[in-house]
Order: sequence, then C-alpha cells, then structure tokens
Amino acid sequence: MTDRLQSVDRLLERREAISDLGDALRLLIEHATATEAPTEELRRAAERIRQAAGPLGERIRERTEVAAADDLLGGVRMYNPVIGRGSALAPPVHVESSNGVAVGTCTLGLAYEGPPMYAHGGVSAMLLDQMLGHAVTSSGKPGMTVQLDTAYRKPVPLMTALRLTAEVSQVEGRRVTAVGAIATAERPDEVLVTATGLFVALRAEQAQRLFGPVMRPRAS
Ligand SMILES: CCCCCCCCCCCCCCCC(=O)SCCNC(=O)CCNC(=O)[C@H](O)C(C)(C)COP(=O)(O)OP(=O)(O)OC[C@H]1O[C@@H](n2cnc3c(N)ncnc32)[C@H](O)[C@@H]1OP(=O)(O)O
Repeated sequence: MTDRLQSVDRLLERREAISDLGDALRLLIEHATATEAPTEELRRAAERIRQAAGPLGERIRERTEVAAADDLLGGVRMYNPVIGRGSALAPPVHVESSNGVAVGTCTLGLAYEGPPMYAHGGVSAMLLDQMLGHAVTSSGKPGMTVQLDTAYRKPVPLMTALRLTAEVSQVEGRRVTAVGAIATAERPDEVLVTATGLFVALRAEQAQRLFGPVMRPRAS
C-alpha cells in the first residue's frame, strides 16, 4: 500500500473514531438531561466522566489550529456544532446541498429544550443559520452571515424527525440572501420556523485578517 493510501486510511479511521466518540457523548448528554436516577448515581457518574475526560485533555489543539481530521476546503468540519459528527452539541444535522439549495434532517433531543416539549428558539436559529450557509456555499459564493432574521410561527417539537430546507433567493455582488424553514418530516408543508439570512463574501484582506492562521499550510 502506498504512503498516501495509508494516510487516507488513517484519516478515515480517525474520523470514524471521532464520530464514535461524538455518538457516545450525545448519548451521555441525552441520558444526563433526561435522567431521574438517584442523586448518588449522579455523583458517581460525574466522577467517572471526569476520569474519562482526563486523557483526552492531554494533547489538545490551540484556537488557531484546524483539527487534524478536518478538511476546510473540502467542507469536512468534524466538530461543527450543527453538523459535526464529533460534536457533543450537534444533533447532528445531515445536510445535502447543491446549486444554492440545501435539505437537512435531524431529530432534537431533550437537551435542546426551551419551552417544555419544544426546541429552544436559539437552537432553531442556529440550525437555520447553518442550513442557509450550506445553500449559499453550494451556490459557489461562500460568505459569512451578517444578518439573520427568524420568525417563529409554531413551536418545534423535540424527539420528532425534522426537515430543514434552505435556498439562495438573491445575489447582489458580494451579498447573497438565502431563505430557509424548519418543518417536521411528517408534515413538510407546515412551516414552523422561517429565516432569512444575508451573507457577505469576504474580500481577500478580510479573509486574511480573520482566518490568517488557519489558512497557512500545517507545519509537518
Ligand atoms: C468547497 C467547500 C464546500 C464545503 C461545504 C461546507 C458548507 C459550509 C457551510 C458553512 C455554514 C456555516 C454557517 C454559519 C455561518 C456563520 O456562522 S458565520 C459567523 C457569524 N458571522 C460573523 O461572525 C460575521 C461578522 N462580521 C464581519 O466580520 C464583517 O461584517 C464582514 C463579514 C467581514 C464584512 O465586513 P464589513 O466591513 O461589515 O462589510 P464590507 O466588506 O465593507 O461590505 C460588504 C457588504 O455587506 C453589507 N453589510 C455588511 N453587514 C451588513 C448587515 N448587517 N446588514 C446589511 N448589509 C450589511 C455592507 O453594507 C456591504 O454592502 P455593499 O457596500 O457592498 O453594497
């Protein structure tokens, strides 16, 4: 096997392990949020979790370093808080996007609760920001969100399969507008939350100023 194939194999194996750890963390969060176990069990669990966290903290990256398993240009972000399979915060949302249109699916557990039984409004806004970002990126004009407006029409139920949609609606020079919505998978035409986002494509000097350290090739 060539060195290149071996390193691709190692990268894929690492991503698989990161996803596995992410799944375990999400299970932990969901159980820790829903549990009504005895108080003593909570204390024992906290101790075991601190012990498990210790070795992971022995080799950590700085803010200015991209995760070894990520591929920024290829769009692989293992720890993104919406889509990252390695993120304990991510539902995670599974997204397909092309030509300015994105469709996503996810189910939100009790950890995302705002009003009882329903999603926190900030979580809905976060999901839609990400969805709009995918639509904008897939249109070939990636940018950063400069404005996000959300309208909450009906509460978003937890523990229910959701369907998220987004599409680019307007392009004006460096400014790209996208619109999106959250519905349940069962009733995709019944809109629960809508969002309109304005994205701005960065000028070269803006990209350099904001992302200079992560744009440089990794030192080997
Ligand atoms: C090939 C790979 C595939 C991979 C596939 C992966 C998919 C990957 C998906 C990622 C999905 C992530 C989705 C989350 C996206 C975030 O979460 S981004 C994080 C949140 N956003 C931010 O932190 C941005 C903070 N803002 C800034 O840093 C600065 O505003 C920016 C963006 C550098 C722009 O600088 P600026 O000086 O404000 O604007 P400037 O460049 O002078 O002007 C740009 C234009 O925008 C206008 N503008 C700026 N702000 C506003 C505003 N608030 N309202 C109206 N107009 C505005 C200006 O007026 C100007 O208009 P024109 O004069 O050109 O007509």
